[in-house]
Amino acid sequence: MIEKRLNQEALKYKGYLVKIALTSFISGGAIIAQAYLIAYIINGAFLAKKGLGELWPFFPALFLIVTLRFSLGYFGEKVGANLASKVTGEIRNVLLEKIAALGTKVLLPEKTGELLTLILEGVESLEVYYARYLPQLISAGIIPLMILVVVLALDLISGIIMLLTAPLIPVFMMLIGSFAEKLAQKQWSSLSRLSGKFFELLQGIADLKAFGRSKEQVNELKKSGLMFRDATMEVLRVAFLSALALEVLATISTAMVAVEVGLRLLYGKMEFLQAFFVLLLAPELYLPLRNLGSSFHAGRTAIAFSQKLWTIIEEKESRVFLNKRSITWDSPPEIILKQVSHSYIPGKEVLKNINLTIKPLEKVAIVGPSGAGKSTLVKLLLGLMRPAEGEILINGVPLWELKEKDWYDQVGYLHQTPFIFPGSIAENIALGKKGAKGEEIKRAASLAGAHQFIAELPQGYDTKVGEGGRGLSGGERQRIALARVFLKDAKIVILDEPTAGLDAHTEKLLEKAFDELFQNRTVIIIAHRLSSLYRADKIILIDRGEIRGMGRHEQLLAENELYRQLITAYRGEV
Ligand SMILES: Nc1ncnc2c1ncn2[C@@H]1O[C@H](COP(=O)(O)OP(=O)(O)OP(=O)(O)O)[C@@H](O)[C@H]1O
Repeated sequence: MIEKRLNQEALKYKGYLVKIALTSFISGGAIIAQAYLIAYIINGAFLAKKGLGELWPFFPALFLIVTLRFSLGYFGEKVGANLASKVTGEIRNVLLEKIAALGTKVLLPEKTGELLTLILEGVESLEVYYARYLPQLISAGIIPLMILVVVLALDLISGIIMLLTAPLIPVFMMLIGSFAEKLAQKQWSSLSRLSGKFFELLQGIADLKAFGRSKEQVNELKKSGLMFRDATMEVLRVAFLSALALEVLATISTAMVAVEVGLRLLYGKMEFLQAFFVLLLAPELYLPLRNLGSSFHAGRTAIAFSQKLWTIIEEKESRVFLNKRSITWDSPPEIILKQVSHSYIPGKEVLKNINLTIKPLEKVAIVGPSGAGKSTLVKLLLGLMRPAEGEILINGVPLWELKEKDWYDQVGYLHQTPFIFPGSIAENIALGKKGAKGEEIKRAASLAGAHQFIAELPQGYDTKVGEGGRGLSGGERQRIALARVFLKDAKIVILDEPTAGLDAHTEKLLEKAFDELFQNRTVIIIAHRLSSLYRADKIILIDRGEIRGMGRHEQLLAENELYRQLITAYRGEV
């Protein structure tokens, strides 16, 4: 089943497969011609007593054929390697696109380390399948058949022996196939467990150390390493044993032909030329089958390793956007949420019947206790997921009918733990706008209150930062991410305010930046600060997935007990 799927991928590159088949066909011809020429020269020189003058034209012909044969071998390998890099490149792209489309759905059940192993090792193992296993499978289907036809035509007895013994090799491979695949699957699961554990250890090293648990984790890692070693040894053992068995099978089969031909030659029942020709062809018949046997395990491993790959590639994605309508706005659109409900787990609603209108340029603050559903609401508004029920209308058009790109061109988003990728600070800010120039980047950084600290760094905007913003403080990361939002200059800005960890000075800088950001845009903000609540045109109070109050700060303060409690808590914190 998986094998069929793997071959379907290769069929997309029929040109390469045809080249491999043609190469095998010409190789088959060259093998037969080479065997015949050798047999003819030897027979001529020793039995037919032909002189050098008569035989010499056959030597350059033999040389040409041997050269052709080796060139074809090289060419075949090159075509196989090209096919492998094309198919695996395509599979890698499809997989990455799928993971991007599935988003959290795939990342939640899969641990990141395991996913990485799948993308790197899983796809890598397919290289062997396409570069070696598949070409050898094609050769093994063509060359032995060509030789068999020639031998059958020339000498029926030898032909019948070959016809009976040659299929033993593929039959043997098929017999151990499923067993080898099971072992390879075991090896794969222990490898992904090992890399998953390794990744977790790296990610959580600070916490593990602080809680004195790093040793335990290292021991766990060692255990996983040993399990992987054992699984690999088991695979290798079967691979070596079966390769040996195949060699023995091929040798015995060749010997059977040799003995039978030898006896007939001895009793004068066969011509030397014919006998020697058949004898030279016998090992050539088994050679492609033996080659297939040696790459057979690599092929089975690839099949086992790629199983998980296909489950991800074939997983149904629930795309949020239908990409039906192309829309541009000169001014921010009106956003309406109509009876929106959402649940992550069936039966457990985290948002219930939300009705809400956000007018163009309105500043809307969302507040509520922890776990109320604020982030869920923001994710729905962003179009990261589709609500289980209800509709989100953008200027009257359902959000999911829009083209995904059009929507994200209009929306700026800043959350609590923005992604900072390894690269320069300038590159990180430029994520907000394709092809942004130095001056624009600086202006955005100034608006975000980040210019000063960046300018003070030894390499300024060219300073390299590590993965996840290593080398930057929490406040600095926030301001770099905010600079991205300024650079994008989107009509709608969605913010999840940073909750903690910022000193008074950074807070002030961010406050000023937010003041600037609030101009001329629709702003939706998960507010954790009183100042954001004071500024909001409309505050939406959410508790346990329901709207429990809506209005300006003073109004809610006067009317709403839950809001008063929240504000008291905020004041305590501030
Ligand atoms: N991916 C998920 N799968 C299952 N349940 C989830 C998921 N994300 C959130 N929840 C649950 O949904 C509810 C609302 O979560 P949400 O993150 O929207 O709350 P919040 O108001 O933003 O909380 P906080 O202020 O603490 O960030 C919570 O009970 C949470 O446990």
